[in-house]
Amino acid sequence: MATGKLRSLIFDVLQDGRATLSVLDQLALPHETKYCEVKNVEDAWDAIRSMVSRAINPAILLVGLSLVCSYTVSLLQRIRGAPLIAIVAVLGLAVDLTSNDKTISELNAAPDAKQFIHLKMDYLKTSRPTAVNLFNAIQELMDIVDKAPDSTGDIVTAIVTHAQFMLERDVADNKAIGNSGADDLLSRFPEGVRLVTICNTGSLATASWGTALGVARELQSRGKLESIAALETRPYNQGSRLTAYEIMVEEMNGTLICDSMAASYLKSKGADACVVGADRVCANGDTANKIGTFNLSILAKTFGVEFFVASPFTTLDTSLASGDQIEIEERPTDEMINTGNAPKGMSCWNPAFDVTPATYITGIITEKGVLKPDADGRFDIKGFVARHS
Ligand SMILES: CSC[C@@H](O)[C@@H](O)C(=O)COP(=O)(O)O
Repeated sequence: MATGKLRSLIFDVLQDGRATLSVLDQLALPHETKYCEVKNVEDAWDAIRSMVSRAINPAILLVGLSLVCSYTVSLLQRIRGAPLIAIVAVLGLAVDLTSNDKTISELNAAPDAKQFIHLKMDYLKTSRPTAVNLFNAIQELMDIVDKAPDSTGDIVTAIVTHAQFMLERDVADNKAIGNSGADDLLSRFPEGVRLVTICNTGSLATASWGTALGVARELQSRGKLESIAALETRPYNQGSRLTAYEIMVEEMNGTLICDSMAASYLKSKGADACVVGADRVCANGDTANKIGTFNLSILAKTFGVEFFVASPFTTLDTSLASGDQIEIEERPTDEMINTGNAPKGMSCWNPAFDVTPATYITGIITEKGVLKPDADGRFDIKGFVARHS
C-alpha cells in the first residue's frame, strides 16, 4: 500500500481473528506522536466527537484546576477529517465485534445479530453531522451486513473484510485524486504550481496520503510544487498544528499564514490555485468544508486565483440539491475560548464548517477525474456520479 510518511492509524487483524485499532492522537501533534487504542464503538465515537475519556469520572475532574483544564481541552477531537472519520467508524465497529470483551457474547446472545449491529452503526452516525463520508460508509456497511448470510461469524467476517478493503481503497482513491489534480494544474502551469490550502487534508485526515494535500504531494513528487501556503485555520488550528507538520515532514516549500493574512498573501506573494478539501459536495456543487474556506474562495475570485475542491467520490452528496440543506456542526464554545485565549464565559458562535457556493469553484478534483462547470457555470454532479458509478 503506497502511503505518506505519517500514519493516522494502525489497524491489524490478529491470527485469532481479533481486529485491533490505534489512532494517532492528533491533539498531541505536532509536539508528540502518540497512538490511542480504540477498543469498541464507544471509543471510536469519542475519538471522532471528542476526547473525553470514558476512564475518567467527571466528578474527579472537579478536584483540581489542572484536571479541570484537561477536561476543557478534552472537548476537542482526537481524530478528524471527513475520510478518516468514516474509516475510524468502520474499523471501530470491526474491533468492537471481534473483541474479547462482552460484545461478542452479547452479539451471540442477540435474537437478531443484524439488528444488534445496526444499532451500533446508528450510534456511530451520531458522532458528527456534516461530513457525508461517515453516513455513506455506514450505509455501505449496512448493505453488506444485510446481504450477509445470517450466521454471526459470516456477518463479522464480512465487516472485517470490508474494513480492510476500505483502507486500501482510500489510499488508492487519494493517489488518483493527487494525479488528476496535478495533471490538470500542470496543463496550465507547466513550470510549477504555487498553492494555498486550508485546514488539514493530508495523511492525517485520511487513511494515508490525502486529498487536497495529496495534490500538493503529487506535485512535489513530480518536482513541480513551487510553494504551498497553509492557512492556520482558526479556531482549531488544523492548518498550523497538522498541515504545517505534514509540509515539514514532506519537505515542501511551505509557509504558514494566519487566516486573516490570506488577502495580503494572495496580493503580495501570489498563487496559481487554492486547493481545499470537502466534507460534503451537493448536487449543484456547493461545498461544505472547514470554516474559512468560503472566505478563501471569495479572495481567490477577487485575485483571479483558481479555486479547486479535492474530494473523493464518497464526499459527493447528490441527495442534497444545494448547500442550504447541509447541516453545519457547531462545536462547543470552550474550543474557541481555549484555543483563542478569550475570557472564560464569553459567548461565542463556533460553526465548524461553511459552504462555498459552486460559483466560486473552478473545479472538483476526484479520483475519477476533474469535474468543471458547464458553459453556464453549473456543475452537474448527478451526471458525473451517474457516469462514473
Ligand atoms: C480530506 S479532509 C476534508 C475535510 O474534512 C477537511 O478539510 C475538514 O474540513 C476537516 O474538518 P475537521 O473539523 O477537522 O474534521
